[in-house]
Amino acid sequence: MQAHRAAARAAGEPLEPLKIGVLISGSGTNLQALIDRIADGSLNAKIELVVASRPSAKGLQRAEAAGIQTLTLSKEIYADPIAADEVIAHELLEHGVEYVIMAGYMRMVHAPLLVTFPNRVVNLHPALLPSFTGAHAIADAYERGVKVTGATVHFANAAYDAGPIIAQRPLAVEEGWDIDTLEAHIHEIEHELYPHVVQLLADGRIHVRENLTVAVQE
Ligand SMILES: Nc1nc2c(c(=O)[nH]1)N[C@@H](CN(C=O)c1ccc(C(=O)N[C@@H](CCC(=O)O)C(=O)O)cc1)CN2
Ligand SMILES: NCC(=O)N[C@@H]1O[C@H](COP(=O)([O-])[O-])[C@@H](O)[C@H]1O
Repeated sequence: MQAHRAAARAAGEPLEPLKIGVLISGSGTNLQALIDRIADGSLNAKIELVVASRPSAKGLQRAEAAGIQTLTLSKEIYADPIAADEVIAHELLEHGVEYVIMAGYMRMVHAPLLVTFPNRVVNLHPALLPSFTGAHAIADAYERGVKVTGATVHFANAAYDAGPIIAQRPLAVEEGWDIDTLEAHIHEIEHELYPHVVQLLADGRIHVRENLTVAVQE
């Protein structure tokens, strides 16, 4: 997929918008950043489907306001996580999705998604991996008293937060910040970093090497 886009770019051919599916569980501010960058013409992508792991995800309202189709899963379906991912993978394929963009999606993704979308499931993490993995990275970093933190975008593999790193942005933590201030600054860099990485994917500028590190042609 990336090679095809890289070749088209090199040949000076216009690139089709990258068709993405966005997986959420919460407020959806990163989804909103993608919506806004697409709307202002600075991101060559189309959000074909938003999948929410819970009906309470506020990001659903953002998707509906932008006229984007949504799929909402209840916690019952996750009792069988493989079956849940089979449903999600089927719907994403039905909608022509090329890349799966996780933005605050708080469920593990399994083989039905990882095999259907090899090196095409992407995740955003609010720390500089491999530091501070898990669902509570910001709180853990704050409590540790870190002086530098940041955000990471990586491909997902079968484990949490362990896939090939695509991009990172550092953030210097200032004296006197409370955890809410730290979180707000992390979100600020995420809202710039994630759309930037999706544009790199749209341009075919990302290549996963044999050793599972990532080459990025900025
Ligand atoms: N196969 C993968 N699935 C997911 C990945 C991944 O890297 N590989 N990333 C996560 C997102 N994530 C960090 O970026 C993350 C989300 C949740 C957890 C976690 O420990 N979850 C708890 C439940 C937490 C809750 O429901 O509040 C758990 O699974 O017990 C860790 C990391 C998305 N999926
Ligand atoms: N381990 C995964 C994780 O913590 N992801 C984090 O969830 C937030 C989602 O915010 P949003 O719903 O406002 O986009 C983001 O900060 C993202 O890095």
